[in-house]
Amino acid sequence: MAENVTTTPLDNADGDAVSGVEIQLNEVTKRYSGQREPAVDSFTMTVPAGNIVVFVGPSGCGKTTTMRMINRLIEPTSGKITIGGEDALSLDPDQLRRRVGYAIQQAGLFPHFTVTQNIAVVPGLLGWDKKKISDRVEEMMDLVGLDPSVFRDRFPRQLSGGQQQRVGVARALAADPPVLLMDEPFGAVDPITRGNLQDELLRLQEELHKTIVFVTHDFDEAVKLGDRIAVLGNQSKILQYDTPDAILANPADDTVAGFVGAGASLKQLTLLRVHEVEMTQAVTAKTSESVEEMRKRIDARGGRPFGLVLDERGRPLRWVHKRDLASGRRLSEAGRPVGDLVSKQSTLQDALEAMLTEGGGVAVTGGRGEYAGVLEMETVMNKIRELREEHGDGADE
Ligand SMILES: Nc1ncnc2c1ncn2[C@@H]1O[C@H](COP(=O)(O)OP(=O)(O)OP(=O)(O)O)[C@@H](O)[C@H]1O
Repeated sequence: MAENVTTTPLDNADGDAVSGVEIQLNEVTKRYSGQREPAVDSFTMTVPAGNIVVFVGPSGCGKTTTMRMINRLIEPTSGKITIGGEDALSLDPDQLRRRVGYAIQQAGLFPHFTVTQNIAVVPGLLGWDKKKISDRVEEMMDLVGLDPSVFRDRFPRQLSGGQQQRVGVARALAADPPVLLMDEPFGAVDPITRGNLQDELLRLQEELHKTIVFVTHDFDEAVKLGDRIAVLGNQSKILQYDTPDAILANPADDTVAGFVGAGASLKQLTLLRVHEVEMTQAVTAKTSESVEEMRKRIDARGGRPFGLVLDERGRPLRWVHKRDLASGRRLSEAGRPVGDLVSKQSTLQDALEAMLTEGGGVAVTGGRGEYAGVLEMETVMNKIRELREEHGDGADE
């Protein structure tokens, strides 16, 4: 077969697809010798092709053991694992290396190997020729944002933590495996670098569409990266396996709720936009109108004794209480200026923040800044409740 230097898939002989393949784990159990209880007990899960699935759970619950059984760094005691329909337990080590890349915390780089040598490890084991390996190494360094001319010959100790992690990801991707296992790959770097690495992984994934299993302790990281999140309990028991928004909206039980954390409702609010919920309409009047006119409208409505003064182009200017509407005043001076506004595109999280500064409902504007309605705190709360119920129905399927 002709040499295929940089294009993928590199494992043409087997006809692997460029993008990810489905992984199935069926009643997979791991019993470490000398342990009474299994570390992983009858774990069954399908990881959809091209998805990022994140395992979150407390220390020692079995995340790493479960993940490492996929590439057989740990041999399952019983059960079945398939990768793209093939039985992982009957693949030889070379075949597994081609199919499954592996990146770990603190990159796990070989300290006495240069960056090039580290990235070249799996291609080398697979017997690629020198030219193909060096081309691939350069390509991978570009992919993860490391300039080959600067970093090629450095040793891991000459790199920052973030750079080491990038090399770790490059190494995991070097043989273009359809599956990538990532065990707390960004666990050892500062929060800003971590955020950048997460963004880069998402960007890479848009291009590559691998099947990625990602282990973390950090629920926020799981929400950011996961197409699906598996919240695991002891012995890798699956407490919930769903999309981030479904888990946020409706944690399956108290343990999951504990993991989701106190900010769950707020996280949920970042997934929703103002235009997705109902607005109410305030009593309005323009600055050119009289206070009497405004008072009449407030009385006629018979609701809360508030109104919103709009400028001549219909943009929210001032909140007025009925008692601010003494005769002889002008509407442009009555009440207090509108503080925070939100647009229909704003997230409900933004809206809630605005409500907290406004001390109540927040005025919503359309594309040109014109008044569109008012979003009430009550509406936001109802929306969250509604979502929880919807997801509750879904979870029973
Ligand atoms: N080689 C081993 N021999 C015996 N027990 C082990 C071995 N490796 C792990 N265990 C035990 O199996 C359980 C699961 O460990 P595992 O490393 O999979 O958990 P984890 O969820 O990845 O933890 P962490 O988040 O702390 O890395 C733990 O109770 C651990 O002590």
